[in-house]
Amino acid sequence: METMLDRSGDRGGIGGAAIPQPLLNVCDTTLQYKTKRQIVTATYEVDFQVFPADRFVLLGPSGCGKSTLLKAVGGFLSPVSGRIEINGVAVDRPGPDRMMVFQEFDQLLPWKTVIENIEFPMVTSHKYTPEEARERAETFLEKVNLSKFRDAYPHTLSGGMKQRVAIARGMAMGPAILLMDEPFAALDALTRLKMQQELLQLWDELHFTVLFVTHSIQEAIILGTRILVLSPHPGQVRAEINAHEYSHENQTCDGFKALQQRIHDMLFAESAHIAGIRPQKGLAHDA
Ligand SMILES: Nc1ncnc2c1ncn2[C@@H]1O[C@H](COP(=O)(O)OP(=O)(O)OP(=O)(O)O)[C@@H](O)[C@H]1O
Repeated sequence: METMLDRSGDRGGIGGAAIPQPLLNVCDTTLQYKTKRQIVTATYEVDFQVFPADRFVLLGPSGCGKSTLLKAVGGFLSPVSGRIEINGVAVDRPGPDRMMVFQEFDQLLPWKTVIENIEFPMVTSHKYTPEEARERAETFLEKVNLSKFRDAYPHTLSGGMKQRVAIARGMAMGPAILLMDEPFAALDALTRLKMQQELLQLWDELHFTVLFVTHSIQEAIILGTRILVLSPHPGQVRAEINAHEYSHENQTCDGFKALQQRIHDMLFAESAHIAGIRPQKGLAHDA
């Protein structure tokens, strides 16, 4: 196991400064699946904190437990040890304070229009009145530039547009944290780039908190303010890295490339250690 732990993204506590309260506290969390045949340990004693307005990225090879961590934060899976808290309160079930956006395009209800899809969770959760829900749905539809498609049905939209509706639906709920599980992985390169830009633009406007899963090093650096690098299965924290200063605009600069290489080496050194010298499958070094 790697011994160096880069926590360069850690906050506060230096020189006696107060450490702010994390919005999300994942504390020594071990997550397992128990099947009839075996117990699969997905993550082992994973520890990280997400603060308000962080764009926090979970990065690691296929099978290291990124989606499982997101599910646990979403309240769909309980830790076998450790704890997960939102604003100091233990997570023990799903709730409207944590909205998920998945990779699958077909996460929208096909029998509802775009505007109805966005309204649906606001109304069914009783967090907003129908009038408030309609108003918020219109506002967020505007933000993702889809007002013209408010009465369209999902099957008439492109993949990127469906994804934007899903993001608008998540954001409109006013969650404490948006959970995004490789939301752009299935998109073509150009749409993916546009979606990344749109997410960053939205963030500039609203400063929401997002926990984002990816296995693309480049995407992690562009989208993340902080990146948690996980080791291969079972996922353990390999490093936590600050990526505040990087974006699409400076991805050709030396600092960006050096960070990309550093993360790459970190992950590939681990996989080489485990599987000879073959690169780890499922990890994109998309230079
Ligand atoms: N429902 C399940 N039952 C049993 N094992 C599971 C289940 N879901 C995931 N696993 C196992 O848990 C481990 C972590 O899976 P997870 O999907 O969280 O990884 P991941 O890092 O998100 O992978 P990917 O990048 O491929 O989506 C893997 O070994 C996987 O096989």
